[in-house]
Formats: sequence, C-alpha cells, structure tokens
Amino acid sequence: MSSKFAASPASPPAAKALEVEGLSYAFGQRKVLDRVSFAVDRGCCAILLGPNGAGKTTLFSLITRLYDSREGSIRIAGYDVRKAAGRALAQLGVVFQQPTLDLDLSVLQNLRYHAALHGLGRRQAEQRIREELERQGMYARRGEKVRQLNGGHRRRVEIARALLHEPRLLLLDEPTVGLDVPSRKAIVRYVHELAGSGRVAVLWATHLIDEIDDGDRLIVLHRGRIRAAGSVREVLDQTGSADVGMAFDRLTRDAA
Ligand SMILES: Nc1ncnc2c1ncn2[C@@H]1O[C@H](COP(=O)(O)OP(=O)(O)OP(=O)(O)O)[C@@H](O)[C@H]1O
Repeated sequence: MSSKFAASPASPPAAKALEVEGLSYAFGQRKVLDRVSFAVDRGCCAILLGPNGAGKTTLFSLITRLYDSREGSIRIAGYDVRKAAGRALAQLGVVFQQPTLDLDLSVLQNLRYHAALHGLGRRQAEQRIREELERQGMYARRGEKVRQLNGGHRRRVEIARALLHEPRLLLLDEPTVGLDVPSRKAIVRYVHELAGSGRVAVLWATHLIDEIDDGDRLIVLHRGRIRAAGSVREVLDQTGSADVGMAFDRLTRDAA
C-alpha cells in the first residue's frame, strides 16, 4: 500500500497538501473571496463549511485553475498552481458538484478514458481501476452503463475516477447533494476512511453539518471570508458553542 501511494519523487516532501494564502476573487466589481488563507495537512480531512453563496465553488474553481486570480497564491503539494500548473494539477483529484460521467459509456470506459488523460499506461490503468472500484464495492458493476447506476453509485464511480492517478489532494464539492440517506452515509464514511488511511488529503465543501466527524478540520467560509479554522474542538471553543450547528449559526449570521 505505501509504495502504491508514495508521493511523486519530484514533489517537495514536507509540503502541505494544500496552502491557500491571501486569495481574493471578484466577479466584476463584486468581491466573492476576500483574502482567504488556510492549509490542509497531508492525510487530513478538512471540511469547507459555508452556506449557499459563501464562495466554496469559486474557491474550488480557483484551486482547479478554472478561474485565475493574481491576488494571493495556491499551492498543491508544494506546487504553485500558477507557476507550475501541470505539476500542481497532477496532484489533484476533483469531484465536481455537477456529475461529469458520460452516462452512455460503461463505468470501465469512463475510467479508462480518465486514466489515459492522466497518462497511465493500459496495464497500470486496469490495475488502478480495479483497486479503486473494489474499495467501494463497484468492481462487479464495471461493465454497466453509468445510466443504469443510481445516484449514489455514480458518485462512487466519480470518487474512484478522481483517485486513479493517486493525487495528494481530493476536492469534493458537495458530493452528496441529491442522494438518499444510505448513499450519503456510505460516501461520508468512505471519504473519511480514505483520509484516515493517509493516502490522500481531502477538502470537502458542504453546508451539511452532519457530514462532519469529530476528527475533521473545519474551515468556515461566509460571504467570501474565513470566519474560523481549526479542529472541531477549537472551533467550538473559539465560538463558545456546544456543537457544530451552534458554531455554524454564530459564524454565519449576517452580522458576523
Ligand atoms: N459566474 C458568476 N458571476 C457572478 N457572480 C457569481 C458567479 N458565480 C458565483 N457568483 C456569486 O459568487 C458568490 C459565491 O458563489 P459560489 O457559487 O462560489 O458559492 P457557494 O458557497 O459554492 O454556494 P452554493 O453552496 O450555493 O454552491 C455568490 O454570491 C454567487 O452569486
């Protein structure tokens, strides 16, 4: 297991999985991210918690280079996304908010295509596809068209796809939206196991506090600004709250 998930030798060994420093972004005159700074350690599950419109998707668009900002910096596994975009993005796996699988291709075809985009050879691709699908109990479904799968299983395939190239950071943008309770629970459990295994660090955007585990790091974003960051315990202490729901309410009141 350790050799399979070893970091690229070219990457700085001590780097954090993600470092965001002083990042701002505006749509025209409207600033939607304002001097955002935080870091995600290796093997950590960090929850980016914010209400609708907080700026979570915009932040993800900057991390993935869909958007560009000259104000501030983003480093993935030590690589600056502007100065070393190729290396930085090679360390990144993403599950976007909107599903992006081709419904008319099989699970296997979707994953093979993605593996090829990342430059995996055929044999390595088959091995990695098998490993990631087996971990989520989806290998037996590999020949089925994605259209035949339910929403929860489609999300599992997207998570498997995001991990094929063994990234150091996995971004998940509200991946449980629209799923039923058992599917949500399965994904929440699996992603936490994944982070706990140390294979990959996770940054999970959500506004659902029941997706948070006690061991997670919290980054609370509201109206484009970080309102709190730290362990669950630290955020509860900072806000004098009995639980995360109370802390979230206090940090995201309009006057906050
Ligand atoms: N293309 C755009 N043009 C102008 N404003 C935008 C655009 N995309 C997002 N915004 C605005 O930027 C702010 C942040 O939006 P963003 O989608 O990043 O928030 P979010 O936290 O991801 O919200 P949600 O949970 O609803 O997805 C919102 O006020 C939104 O209306």
